[in-house]
Amino acid sequence: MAYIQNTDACFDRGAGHRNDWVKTAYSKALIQTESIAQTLGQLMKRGQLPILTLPGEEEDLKEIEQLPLVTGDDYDHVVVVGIGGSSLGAQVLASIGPKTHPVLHFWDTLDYHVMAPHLTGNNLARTAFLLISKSGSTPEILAQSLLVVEALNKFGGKEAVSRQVLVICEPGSNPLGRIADKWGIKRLDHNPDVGGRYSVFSVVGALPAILAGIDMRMVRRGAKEVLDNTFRTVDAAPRVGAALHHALHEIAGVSMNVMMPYSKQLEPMTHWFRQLWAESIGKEGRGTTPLNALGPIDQHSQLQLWLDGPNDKFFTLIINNEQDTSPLMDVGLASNDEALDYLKDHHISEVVQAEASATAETLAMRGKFLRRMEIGKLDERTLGALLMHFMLETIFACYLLGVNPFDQPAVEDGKRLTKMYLKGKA
Ligand SMILES: O=P(O)(O)OC[C@H]1O[C@H](O)[C@H](O)[C@@H](O)[C@@H]1O
Repeated sequence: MAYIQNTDACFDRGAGHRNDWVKTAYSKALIQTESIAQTLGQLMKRGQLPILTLPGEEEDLKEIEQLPLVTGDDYDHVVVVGIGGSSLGAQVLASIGPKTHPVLHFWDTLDYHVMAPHLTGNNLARTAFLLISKSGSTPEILAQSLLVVEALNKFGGKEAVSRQVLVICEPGSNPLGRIADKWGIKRLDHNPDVGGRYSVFSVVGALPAILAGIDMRMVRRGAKEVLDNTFRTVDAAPRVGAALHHALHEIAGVSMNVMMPYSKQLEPMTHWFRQLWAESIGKEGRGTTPLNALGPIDQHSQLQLWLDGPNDKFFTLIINNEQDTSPLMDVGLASNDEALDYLKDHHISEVVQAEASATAETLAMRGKFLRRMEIGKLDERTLGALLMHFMLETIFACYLLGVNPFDQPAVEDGKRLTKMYLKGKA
């Protein structure tokens, strides 16, 4: 497996803690994951869960790889216009992409000062735009798409619009699709059965990732290893994680789910996971709140509360054990100051790893609920494995709680009101 999960600290929290309660509740939840796995397996067999069959496919990748945007060298910049599930997964994959040309930009903001540099000036001729919206009706994306079409039309007419823009949305009629049809923009289909926040392995994540130089086959391979293992083994990591989280929520008052990688490259994953978890589990008055953090930065920000505040959190520390290529630290540069001796002859990654282990131990010593996820190398296979892990863990956790992991009914009200405000009818 591309990562190792260690949950020992949740079960052995020292004298004075109700370790046996945790163990009993956890074992019960873990047994329940068996019937959930069976249900998911049946849905997969009936082709009703493409998010879980995608990792085993390849044909769609071949099509993506043949797109002129991928094969050509026409652009210095590619702007990915999408929000939520139509952007966050791609950002996770692109974060480890080795390619620096074309430069990828993610417009998951409506701040005009972020967008303006791409819409005006000399860059426009060498900038492609990838407009992504599953529904094709998200107000933010439609507003941005209109700006893109306007800028390109001014610069090179319909020909520039159809050449420099690509749309990903559901097939059939929807507002973004209609813009594409009107301007002769190529449309790629977003599978209607793949929910946005679960779409990272589909074209939505794959196209930007391939532009960033990511090997999507390896991403899917890592994902498939986790997937297959989860259906084969009761104590597979995603099932253990979901059962443990559920048990802690039920009997130990855990109400927050903290993800803290010790790797800047994994920071986008905390944002991706925040949406995945929040929209999947927060329903009908139930759910736990995702909290994203980054090590070691948040040791100097949130750690005090975590150690000394309420014991209401489940911590996931993701530790990258890879050694970087930084030079060994030369403490002689600081006039042989003894206070720096502990840094002597270490790489910078060793400092980070030491801090991660120290945080894990400090949390455990205080009786906090903590798991460690250790990776040996942050590459495509590992990233695919982690993404699949957290997708499955989320799905299992939702079923354990009795909520539907795949819908998000409550947010629709806000979208409806936004449109009414803009029409002046609210
Ligand atoms: O891809 P789109 O249809 O534009 O949706 C983008 C986002 O919109 C909403 O906020 C949904 O709650 C999200 O789940 C979704 O990812």
